[in-house]
Parts: sequence; structure tokens; C-alpha cells
Amino acid sequence: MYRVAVIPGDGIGPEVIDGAVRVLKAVTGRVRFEYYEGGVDVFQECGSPIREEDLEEIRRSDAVLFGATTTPFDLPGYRSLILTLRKELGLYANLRIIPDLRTGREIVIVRENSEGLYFGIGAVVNGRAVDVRLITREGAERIARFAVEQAKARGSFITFVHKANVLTGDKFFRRIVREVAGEEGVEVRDAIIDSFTIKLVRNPWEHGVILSENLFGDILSDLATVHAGSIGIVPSGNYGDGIALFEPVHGSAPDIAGKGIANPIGAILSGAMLLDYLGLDGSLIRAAVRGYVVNGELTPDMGGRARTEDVVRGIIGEIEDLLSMDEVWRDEIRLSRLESDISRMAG
Ligand SMILES: NC(=O)C1=CN([C@@H]2O[C@H](COP(=O)(O)OP(=O)(O)OC[C@H]3O[C@@H](n4cnc5c(N)ncnc54)[C@H](O)[C@@H]3O)[C@@H](O)[C@H]2O)C=CC1
Ligand SMILES: CC(C)CC(=O)C(=O)O
Ligand SMILES: [Mg+2]
Repeated sequence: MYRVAVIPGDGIGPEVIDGAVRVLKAVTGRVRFEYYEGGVDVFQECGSPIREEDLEEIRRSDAVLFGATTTPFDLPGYRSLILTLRKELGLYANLRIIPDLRTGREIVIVRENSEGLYFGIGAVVNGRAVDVRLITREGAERIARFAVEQAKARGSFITFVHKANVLTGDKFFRRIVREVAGEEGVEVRDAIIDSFTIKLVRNPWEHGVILSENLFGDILSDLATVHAGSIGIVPSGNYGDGIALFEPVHGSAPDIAGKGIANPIGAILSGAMLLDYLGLDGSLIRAAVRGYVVNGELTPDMGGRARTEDVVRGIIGEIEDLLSMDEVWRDEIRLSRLESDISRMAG
């Protein structure tokens, strides 16, 4: 039995995580889910967004499924729960896969997850505010290795997105990415962040594995979700040398929280990535989501009128249909999936 720590968070976090856990339970009985609280309420109780004893248990889990939390602008001493988890669990690589569910194409973004402005020093002194952006050789090397593995697995190349024409840290980072990729025979293409945003809008599917530092990767990946139809369907994985954490790319969406209309697909596809990580194969979930999206009613962010519950039930229905098919049909599905993967890799 695998132990998965579930941290639903707040806002729409619990709404989409409820759907993801039900979908996971529909495909496997080999996972036990253990729930943990985190966020502002826990911070007000104990001075940290996650309790120390919970963190110890989470570290002993096989993987983490995370929803989303709200980060207030003005709460002294508070650091976002997800940033805290990424730091505490050593999750230095953030893999964000933006799917086009109708064609099977993907935009793949590798975001450095442990350094940069989000983990530098910030201070306000005598009317001056400063945020330090830290990039280390160790951090750059390990994320470059991660991106190289992603590129090799896809028979692809890396587009390294930076501002190395200006920023010292990006000049340094760029040299290291080229060194690491060069050793592995993986091509690296340069892209300067400002003009790259135009390319990401116009030709989103042509950039191989997009690699960038923390803040740029955060912004680029939200921008890229437009090509999926909604940020609500985009999953991600946070990886390190130990445990891994899976979460939808979106935040707590206070504007729609509590209305029952959040799109659960990003959380559900994050569950599929979690299964892959555990070696349990998330492809049944992905096939069910693709099947549902073709004919099923979608949530308002995708132009439909469905509620979260309708989508979750519809996807579970697709899973049940797939599971009831005999082996021959399942092999057919696997084969067609393989063919579409091959044609995608061939460009
Ligand atoms: N991993 C995390 O916990 C993250 C937390 N946040 C936090 O979330 C809060 C809100 O941030 P925003 O900038 O508004 O980003 P957001 O991603 O929460 O929302 C942006 C827009 O997308 C929509 N949206 C997001 N997810 C959706 C879904 N599943 N279904 C339908 N529509 C969806 C929202 O309604 C909103 O209009 C902030 O406090 C922020 O710090 C933001 C990003 C990640
Ligand atoms: C607290 C933020 C850094 C979360 C976020 O926007 C993200 O990870 O995408
Ligand atoms: Mg973000």
C-alpha cells in the first residue's frame, strides 16, 4: 500500500482535491490517503503554515497531493504554504505540462523551484526595498540535468528562457545549462524572456522543453495555460531527490471558491502524474479525461455550464467504461495512444 499525503488547502483547493481523490480511488486500491491541514489558520496557531509533526509524517509518505492556498499580501512573517513545502521537501524541479486535450500536443515547462527571487533575501530598510535573486551552481546544474532528462525522454531539445543579455545570474545559469546539456548531447536554444512571450503566444507547441528560473517559469507557465483552454486543467509535479508533490498549476481562485464550479481536471491530471511517479501508471486517468472532454459538458472556465461534480462523475464514468472493456479494446487504446505519442515526438 502506498501512502499519499493530501493537503487540500483552501479556496477551490478542497473542491478540486475531493474530485482528484475520488478519481484516484476509481483506478487503484493500492493507495491510502492521509489528510493534512496547512495555510494561514495553521500559521496563526503555530507560526508556520504547516505543523512540524505533520511535516515529519508527510516526509515519510510516498508522495503528496496538494490543492491550493491563498497567500495574503500583508501577513507579517508568513511565507506561502506551497513555497514552504517546496523548500522543506527539497523539491527543486517543477514540471508543468500544458495539454491540448483534443490533439494530444503538450507544452512542457521545467521551472527551477528552489532558488531565484522567491527564495532570496527580501528586506525594506530606510525607505528602500530589496529582493535578492539567488542562483547557485548546484541549483543550476541539478535543474539543467532534470530538463535534459525530460528532453531526452521526448527526443527533443531545450529552450532556455532568460534575460542573459542583462542579468548576471542568467548569464551564469545559461553557461551551466549549456555545459550540462552539451555533455549529454542535448541541443539548447536561447530565448530572451520578453520576446519569448510573443513566441509562446504565437507558436506555443514548437519550443521543446522550456527551461527557466523560478519567477520567469511561474509567469510563463500561467501564460501557456491559455493554450490548454483554461488554467484549471493544467497539472504539475514538483520533484527533488526524495519525495514528490503533485498539484494543479492554478491557485485558490477566491473569485469562484464555494460555488461548485471549479474545474477539477488540473487536480485530476496531477493525480495521474502522481500515479506515474509511484509506478502505478496514470494513463487510464488521462484516457478518461480525454474521453470526457470530447463529449462531456465542461465547467464555465472552458465555456460550459457543468459543475465540478458533473465533471468528476463524468470522468469516473469514463474510467468505469474503460475498465469494463475487454483486454483487446484496452490494447487498442494503448496502441492509439502510443501512435499519437510517436507522431507528437516526430513533430
Ligand atoms: N499553489 C498555490 O497554492 C497557488 C496559490 N496561489 C494563490 O491563490 C490566490 C489567487 O491567485 P490568482 O492570482 O487569482 O490565481 P488563480 O490561479 O487562483 O486564479 C486565476 C484565475 O483563474 C481562475 N481559475 C483558477 N483555477 C481554476 C479552476 N480550477 N477552475 C476554474 N477557474 C479557475 C480563477 O477563477 C481566476 O479567475 C492568491 O492568494 C495566490 O497567492 C496562486 C498560485 C498558486
Ligand atoms: C506562491 C506562488 C509562488 C505560487 C505560484 O504562483 C505557483 O507556484 O505557481
Ligand atoms: Mg503561479
